[in-house]
Amino acid sequence: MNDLRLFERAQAVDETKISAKGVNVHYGAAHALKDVSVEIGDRRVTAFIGPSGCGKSTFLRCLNRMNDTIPSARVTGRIELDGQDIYDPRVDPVQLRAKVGMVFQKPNPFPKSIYENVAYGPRIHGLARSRADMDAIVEKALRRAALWNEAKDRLNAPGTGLSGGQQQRLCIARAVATEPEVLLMDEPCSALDPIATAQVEELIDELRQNYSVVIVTHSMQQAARVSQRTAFFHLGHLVEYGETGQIFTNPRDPRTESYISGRIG
Ligand SMILES: Nc1ncnc2c1ncn2[C@@H]1O[C@H](COP(=O)(O)OP(=O)(O)OP(=O)(O)O)[C@@H](O)[C@H]1O
Repeated sequence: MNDLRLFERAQAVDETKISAKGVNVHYGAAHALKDVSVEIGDRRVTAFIGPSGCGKSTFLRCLNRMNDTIPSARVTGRIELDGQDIYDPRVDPVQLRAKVGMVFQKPNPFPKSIYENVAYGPRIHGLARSRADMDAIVEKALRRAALWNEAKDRLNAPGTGLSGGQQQRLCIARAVATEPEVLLMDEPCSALDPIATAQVEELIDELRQNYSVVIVTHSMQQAARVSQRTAFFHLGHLVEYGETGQIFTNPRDPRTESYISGRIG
């Protein structure tokens, strides 16, 4: 690769994918997220950390308008994906969620076959013109989620019959099958054993070659292992955001320091 191409690639890595400005979330009268502004980079992993109830999941759900599904939630401020306001009334939340996919804490496969779990999204978004197209999409997604070898001989078996770690990888395959640009992961390893956790972490590292990944995690070790940027939340505020190494070794805010040294949380 010549110097110019390397330079272009370095620039691409630094691009902002999501930009949030002055985001507030209320649940009824409760003010859960307070004036959060952040720029999330493309092709990197961003970790959200902080004590229970500090607003990590609330903010994550703002990024693909999942809070729209909670009647008491009211979101204000501005969130842009590639410079486009995602809360613009002309934006279809279903289309948005195909671009900004989500993996939840508890693996939640549909009560359908492994194949159908992965094919569901591409089918509703009309991504396959033929059965052969769909077969190729399903295979590619299962390979990306590192599940193909374990699943290829049982594609018609129920997804719910897989082990917990396999189910979570199936949910990741389902999320990547629609070719999202951003993948939001809300504590994706909390129900997994250490081996399955290691597999999912390896996968996250691979996914960042193509996607912007945002992960909420309670494990500081996990944040340190998988992310390049870390955001620390406390009582609804985004207290500190920076390079993961800096946040863990040289935090600037005393609240971050207290949290990473185990004094709050
Ligand atoms: N659906 C909801 N309705 C009302 N209040 C909510 C709802 N979801 C979250 N909250 C409140 O908003 C605040 C932030 O919660 P959130 O789940 O975003 O925190 P979190 O940092 O992700 O916590 P945890 O680490 O425990 O998952 C909390 O006070 C919580 O009780």
